[in-house]
Amino acid sequence: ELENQYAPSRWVIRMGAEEALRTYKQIGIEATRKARDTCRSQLHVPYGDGDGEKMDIYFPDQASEALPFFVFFHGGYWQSGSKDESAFMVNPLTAQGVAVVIVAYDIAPKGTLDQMVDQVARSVAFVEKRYPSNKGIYLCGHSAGAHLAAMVLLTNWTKHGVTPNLRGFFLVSGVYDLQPLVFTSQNAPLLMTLEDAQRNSPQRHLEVAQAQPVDPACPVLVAVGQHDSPEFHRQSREFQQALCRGGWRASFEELRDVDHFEIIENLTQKDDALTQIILKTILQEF
Ligand SMILES: N[C@@H](CC(=O)c1ccccc1NC=O)C(=O)O
Repeated sequence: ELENQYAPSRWVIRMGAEEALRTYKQIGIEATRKARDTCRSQLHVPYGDGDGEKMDIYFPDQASEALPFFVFFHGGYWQSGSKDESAFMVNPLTAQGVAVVIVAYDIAPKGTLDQMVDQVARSVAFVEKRYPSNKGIYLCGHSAGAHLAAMVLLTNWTKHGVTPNLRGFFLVSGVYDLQPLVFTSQNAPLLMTLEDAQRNSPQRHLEVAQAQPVDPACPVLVAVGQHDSPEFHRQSREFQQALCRGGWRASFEELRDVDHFEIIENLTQKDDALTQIILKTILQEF
């Protein structure tokens, strides 16, 4: 039962599981090609010394560094996906004056959960240091990437030498308690122990530590697709509730008529519901 609940592609109803994964990858590759062809960009910018510590930065037409930055962590259960097929939202966001950063991190088996969590936090600190006049950094993650974004939300920035100007979070179809995954086949390349899973579970951090938000006005959207599995719904609801108890301005959104993959594929469209929520949040704060 856990195996089924944590296999997102099995919950897709518009096509078979394999085809859903193929389609998602294709749309990501095509959106990335289009973004690189049409936008001013800086590709493969190193944010650390590791080979895998690279980011792609896509800019709006106006030449300014005083921009809002939207930083995206891709999904793929910490073992698949890459920045080179994840630039879904670049065209609709840059068209509205938002810079978009797509972050690469070392997926398993090369990277461990602890390393990935550290890498994505460093990627955000890097954006802050490179663009100190930014008009806000907005973090978005999908699935495993939403988990990473949630870990960044709870980061203690002391050792990073900078407190990023985080102004909003969009956590899309994520998992926030990793314990159930230890018992599924998804854990084969990850080799997570129960202890690793606990240490890297934002749900647990919130329940035990009550990490206070740096800025209590910073909005956090926890979104899930209507056709995501019941376990994904439960995880999203419980995380949003824990955030609220911890003093965060967190809201929950179930997006209608979309599954685990469409929820991100549709970010290529400017009139998509989630694209509109993201733009409204960024442009009204900005
Ligand atoms: N093997 C997984 C693949 C998967 O979960 C996935 C694929 C692409 C982007 C995000 C995903 N899920 C979480 O990170 C599945 O059965 O759906």
